[in-house]
Amino acid sequence: MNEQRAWKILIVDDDADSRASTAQWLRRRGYNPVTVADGESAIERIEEGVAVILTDLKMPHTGGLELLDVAKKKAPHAIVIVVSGVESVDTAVAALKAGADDFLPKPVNLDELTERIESSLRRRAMAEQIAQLQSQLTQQRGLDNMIGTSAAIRALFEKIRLVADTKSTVLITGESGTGKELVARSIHRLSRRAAKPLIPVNCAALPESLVESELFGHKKGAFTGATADRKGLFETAVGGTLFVDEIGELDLSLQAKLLRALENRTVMPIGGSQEIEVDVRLVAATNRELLQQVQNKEFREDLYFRLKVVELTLPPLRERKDDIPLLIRHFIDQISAENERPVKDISSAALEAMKAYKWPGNVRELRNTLEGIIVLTLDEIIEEQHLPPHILAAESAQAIIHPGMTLAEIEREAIRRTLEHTGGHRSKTAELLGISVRTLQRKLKEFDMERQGF
Ligand SMILES: Nc1ncnc2c1ncn2[C@@H]1O[C@H](COP(=O)(O)OP(=O)(O)OP(=O)(O)O)[C@@H](O)[C@H]1O
Repeated sequence: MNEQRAWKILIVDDDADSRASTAQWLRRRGYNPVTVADGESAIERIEEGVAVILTDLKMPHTGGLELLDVAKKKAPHAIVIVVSGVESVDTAVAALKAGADDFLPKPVNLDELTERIESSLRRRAMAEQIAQLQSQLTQQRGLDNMIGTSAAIRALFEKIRLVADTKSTVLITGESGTGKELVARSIHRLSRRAAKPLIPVNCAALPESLVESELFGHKKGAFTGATADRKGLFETAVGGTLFVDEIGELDLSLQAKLLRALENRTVMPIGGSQEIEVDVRLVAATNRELLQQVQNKEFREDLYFRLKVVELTLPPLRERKDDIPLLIRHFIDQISAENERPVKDISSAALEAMKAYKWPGNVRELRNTLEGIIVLTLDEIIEEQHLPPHILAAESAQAIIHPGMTLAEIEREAIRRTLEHTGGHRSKTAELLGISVRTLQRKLKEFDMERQGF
């Protein structure tokens, strides 16, 4: 407790004797007491790194409750212990409700006071530790179910937090399987709209003819088959968020209609005659180059600029390999639990192979690959032999060549691997490498490989 003993304690008491004796007592116990006679003077000193405020409740002018109020704002980490006589028990209760940490009746028993100070400090230290652990955990887990610790993904989490509670339309870009839908869900869940629905619509999954009526609704008789009025997804999402996935697939006439809906905050159902007001936040996603589509006149420029006010880009998994171990761990736990499989971990060799692979299908491919492995095994650890051949092949290709190698090293490695492959057969090796046996022998000598048993 030595560390705590140096802590500053602000004693606020209009009784000079009681002030002095409390201060002397605490000083003897190694604390650093500072005394003031009234609330105003206390407020002046409150930001001087005070650990504990010990205050009388009844004081002329600024009373203990007002001081508590200021302390909560200006020194939120300080512990506030209020002291009051029996006649003001009600006020003491009010102080505790207003956030005071503890209460002591007058006359103050100084042993009791020391004990309360120490236990409050211990509680505070514990709370701080817990908060720190929690923040470490959320940092690791990221947002919702989004996992990632790479600098790129942490920067993205930060942007999601910033943008979530605004009204802005958000455009999420990134290759397929990078987690765009998860980002849309996080934005919704962190927004004030969280209690209302998030309605996803995938423009690529619906036939073009249906997208319009899905989004904007239709009136009975608007077209063959429209046997009743039908609400569109915009209306269903009122108060919430509409997530338009693959927006690059939307045809030009619907892009115009969508832009109008965004600008006017109204929609017109097919066959309808009256605009309907819709308070909806739009989050759109695409894995296509929208700008390229704009240049090709496939996507409206005005809609593009309306959408990209806030653009969040998800980097491909191959550009944030630091996330791979954490994602693997997360998916192993998830998939093993879902399928009642014993898989608990991955060997470091298998992990290296997974990191070397390029993951063109990004996180989705990683998850699917792990699922394929986990459901087919009764082992506890995923080893290299469990991995599909294309992933192992990527590792061996990468093992031969990596940036920083000299040409000589690359040659040597190619010879070594080919010799291994042919079981040391020199003429076959030379043939595979496209060189003569004489050249191979010269190179073996040059690279000092003969002595090493090649
Ligand atoms: N950071 C992440 N943490 C955990 N799971 C993730 C993460 N990113 C993606 N996933 C998982 O990967 C899969 C694909 O993610 P999602 O559907 O969000 O990708 P997408 O970019 O919207 O793909 P598409 O463009 O094909 O629609 C989902 O199962 C999702 O849960």
